[in-house]
Amino acid sequence: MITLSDVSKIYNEGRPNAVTALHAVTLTIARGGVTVFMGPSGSGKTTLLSLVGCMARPSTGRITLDGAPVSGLPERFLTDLRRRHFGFVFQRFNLIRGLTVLDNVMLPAAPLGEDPRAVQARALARLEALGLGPKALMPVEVLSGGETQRAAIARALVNDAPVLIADEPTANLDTALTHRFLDIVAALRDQGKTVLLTSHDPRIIAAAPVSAVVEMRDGQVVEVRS
Ligand SMILES: Nc1ncnc2c1ncn2[C@@H]1O[C@H](COP(=O)(O)OP(=O)(O)OP(=O)(O)O)[C@@H](O)[C@H]1O
Repeated sequence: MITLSDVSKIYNEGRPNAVTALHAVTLTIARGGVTVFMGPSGSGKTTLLSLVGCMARPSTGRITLDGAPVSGLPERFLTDLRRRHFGFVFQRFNLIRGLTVLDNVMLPAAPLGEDPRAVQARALARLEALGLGPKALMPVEVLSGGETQRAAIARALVNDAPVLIADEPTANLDTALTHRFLDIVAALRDQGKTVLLTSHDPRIIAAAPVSAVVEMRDGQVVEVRS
């Protein structure tokens, strides 16, 4: 279980351009489920997921992961937790130009010291599952927008982390690929993984594998449906 208690996040705190992105959010996220965060642009969805994924710390409040507080951990523990516990699909994908698709997908495994052949086999399996097998050895800059997004999803899945966090993962995908993504999400849920998504996409919000929908507005959670 992931819990947030009274979590606030203020960017540029104490400066004239301070922004309160999250305001006293208290929320429990079940493990082994698929939770979608929805809400208008700027309502704090990305900020909330970046705090849960240990990419940033809350300004105030407490976050726990399976009962253990994470918000106050020193940076080196946070980094390790982030690598082992979370796979990320960023809104801007953040693939590295000049590297092949396969090398990009293998990248998050590099700091973990695993046998590169095992990592490569897993990376190729993820790419195949997302229809990108034939592009594995191409540089990422030749991919289309939708293909880039799928490569980013494959990269997020490569470490077999227990939690997948994806920010608007289907924004550029057509219906067939959105269904393929949802099949992957359903398979991850069946494996007991936790999936956290932000989405404006009604196809995602209404999809069968989704177990909870959290609606946000102005940095607050206004409704949780499960
Ligand atoms: N690094 C930052 N520095 C300053 N302000 C930020 C930063 N990141 C986000 N914000 C602000 O915090 C608020 C919440 O942003 P956030 O990206 O969490 O919203 P969102 O709901 O994910 O939006 P979108 O749907 O457009 O991605 C916004 O007002 C945004 O401008």
